[in-house]
Amino acid sequence: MSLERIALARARGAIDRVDDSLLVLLSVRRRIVRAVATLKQRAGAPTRDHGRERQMHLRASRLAARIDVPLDTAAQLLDLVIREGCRQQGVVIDGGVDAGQLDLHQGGESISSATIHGTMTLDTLTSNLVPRLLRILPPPGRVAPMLRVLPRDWQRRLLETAVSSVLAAPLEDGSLDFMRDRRLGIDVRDLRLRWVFVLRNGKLCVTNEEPDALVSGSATNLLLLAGRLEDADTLFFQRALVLTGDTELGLTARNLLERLPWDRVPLGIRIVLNRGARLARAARAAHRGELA
Ligand SMILES: O=C(O)C(=O)C[C@]1(C(=O)O)C=C[C@@H](O)C=C1
Repeated sequence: MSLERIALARARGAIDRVDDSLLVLLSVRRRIVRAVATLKQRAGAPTRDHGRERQMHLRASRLAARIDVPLDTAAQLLDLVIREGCRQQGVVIDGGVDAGQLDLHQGGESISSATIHGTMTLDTLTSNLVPRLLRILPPPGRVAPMLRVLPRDWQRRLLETAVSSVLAAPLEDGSLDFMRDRRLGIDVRDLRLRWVFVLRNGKLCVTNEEPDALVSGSATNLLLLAGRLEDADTLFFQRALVLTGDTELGLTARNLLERLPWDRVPLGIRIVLNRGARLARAARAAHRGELA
């Protein structure tokens, strides 16, 4: 195959991933519209809101102008998604038929307006809403196509910066030296992402080489470990995390993580890891129906 053909196939693969992401985003949007529909019904707000639609078009046209998307294309895209948002709520724009009914029956759930306006207390309202809103978050497997759209080089740079600032203290005091020229991999199974780290010239870098040791687990479990909401022993014991390859290297890395002076990790990163881990754990529980 000629180089041009290979480049063409690659570029088409990239287009496919962008299109997958558009569909994943549409699915997220549909979930949010479902929640908005419930909230509007409870607040007694009308289903169709022309003011809001105008505002959305205005925002979209401003953004489109900045990022070099033709204005009419942006307007058509917005029309399409708003039409879908209306259809979900029983308002058919083109046919002019306003069924006036909310489509809240997805997944076998249904909320009657009697329950909404009558007996619902603030507590039951929030306890029903929280799992519903959490279920809006797509499960990691559905986020994967979006993440893969990020060029590999950006992922690498982002990771190297984040990991180097989390591990700044051991990098400085030499306790990370056991990683010198040793490759430790992290495999995020449900995101189908794998990164291999190596310590070279005093810096932690992402490499394409095969790992000497590999820790694999789901995005949520790895985040729980990184955010310190779960300890490594528990996760390995439950086989939520699995270590393969050079066990000594993996265990030394685990011990280092455990001894890491958490208060020397930049506050912003601690907050992001901790909140991210809590959110991922709550979303996982909501998807499994544990919070419903
Ligand atoms: O924001 C709302 O009120 C919605 O119902 C969502 C939405 C949309 O799809 O974006 C749909 C219908 C409204 O006319 C405006 C916006």
